[in-house]
Amino acid sequence: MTAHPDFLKYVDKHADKFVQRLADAVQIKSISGDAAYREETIAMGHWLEKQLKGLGVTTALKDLGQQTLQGQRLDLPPAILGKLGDDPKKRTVLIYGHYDVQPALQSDGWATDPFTLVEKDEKLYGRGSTDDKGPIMGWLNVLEAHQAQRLELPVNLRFCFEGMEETGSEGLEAFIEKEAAAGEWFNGVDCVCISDNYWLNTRTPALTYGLRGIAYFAINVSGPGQDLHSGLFGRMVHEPMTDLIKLMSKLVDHDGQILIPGIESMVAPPTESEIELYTKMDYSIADVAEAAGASIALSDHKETVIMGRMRYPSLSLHGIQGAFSEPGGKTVIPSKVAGKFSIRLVPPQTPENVVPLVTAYIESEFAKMNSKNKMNVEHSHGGKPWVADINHWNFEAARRAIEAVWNKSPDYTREGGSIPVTLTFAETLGVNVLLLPMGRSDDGAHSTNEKLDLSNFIEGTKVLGTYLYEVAQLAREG
Ligand SMILES: C[C@H](N)C(=O)N[C@@H](Cc1c[nH]cn1)C(=O)O
Ligand SMILES: [Zn+2]
Ligand SMILES: [Zn+2]
Repeated sequence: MTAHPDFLKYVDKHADKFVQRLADAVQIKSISGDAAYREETIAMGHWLEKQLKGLGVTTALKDLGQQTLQGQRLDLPPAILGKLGDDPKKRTVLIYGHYDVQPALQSDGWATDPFTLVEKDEKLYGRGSTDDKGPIMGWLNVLEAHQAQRLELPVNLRFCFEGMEETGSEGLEAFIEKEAAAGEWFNGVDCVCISDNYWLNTRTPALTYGLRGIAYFAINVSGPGQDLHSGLFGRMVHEPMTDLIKLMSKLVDHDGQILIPGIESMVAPPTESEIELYTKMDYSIADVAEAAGASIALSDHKETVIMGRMRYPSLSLHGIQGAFSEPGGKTVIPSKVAGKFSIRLVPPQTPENVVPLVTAYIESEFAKMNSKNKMNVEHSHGGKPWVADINHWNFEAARRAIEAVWNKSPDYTREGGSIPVTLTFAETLGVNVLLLPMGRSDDGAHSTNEKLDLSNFIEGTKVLGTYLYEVAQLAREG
């Protein structure tokens, strides 16, 4: 069943209005990882709930409890649940998205204010444009096109939007398990669709059937009672930063090999037929350069590079809290530093089997240093990897939708990023979960000048709507 032609026409005709809706969403600084923006993150949740209500969705704001962040006790942003349609003859699709974003400062290198959506050369620049406000607005656009023209939706819809995804989805897993057991909002869900990742390149739409998990860590090193003058104390005392840098340098090699014993060896080598899948992908080393903004791929071998993202674990060093990082030269010995890093996990790795290996290794390396500083390893958040069955009708519906809108077959990809709730939905509801990305590989999610191409927003909205029609059609086909 192709999408209703009036739905598709409405999307083209109202593109400007849809862009304005995205601009309104981007303007709200819903940075979940910064206590200073917690009120705005919660305000974003309320804004989104109001939008859904206006589009005929029955909604509820669900309290997820509290957290301690930057020394403050804070309310967690609410989960938003929604329900539209209860026709037993129709399939029920659950849509997930997150309304929080990563931090962004213009001084990080943005060409324009990150929280003002700017349209330039058919691209929409702004924090959250692709991750994940654009895709959420895409769903709202689908609802509006149907409501405004009194078109019947082909499926029942359920929504679950959260405001903590960028900092580990705190409180969400337990909440979903509780709601699923209560049998109200998630009752009768037949499949889940998540639009929160990206095409593999800038040309070919993708369908994603795997995600890496994540284990996030901080190595805390402290010693002096306060910051010290390096002229007065240099070479007299154990320096926390020196210990930390040494520890961090022992985690990963320059070629990406993880140096923590037992981590790499957990993963089975790829089979010949699996490597063939990567060979067939519409991907090249030039695509890495385009998305990364420089020719810095770890290898010239396409399969090696793509496997580095899709089927091997990776360890990235993110930053050092407490270190001097301003312009100019300050001759300080910082008294307390925290080195942040994370490991992206692939099956059979889980935070449960990886965290003890990481902790024991760092503790033993620190012991070898005979430092009088104090060190501890903190595991802040994590999520398991996920792989889905692409032969399911949920993937088939999305494939047909992509072919109808983009006139192209999708790439089937595994994503290097993490969306821990994916596995929670798959395991708790026992249904197939599909990742249907809207944006392209060069969107710069989490980075400066994040953007969503206008065509991805508008055609992407059509894909989301068409997918619902294809889900209905496949139900009829049995
Ligand atoms: C893929 C998704 N859009 C995303 O960016 N997820 C984040 C989740 C996360 C985990 N810890 C902090 N953020 C990611 O993969 O980094
Ligand atoms: Zn996201
Ligand atoms: Zn993100």
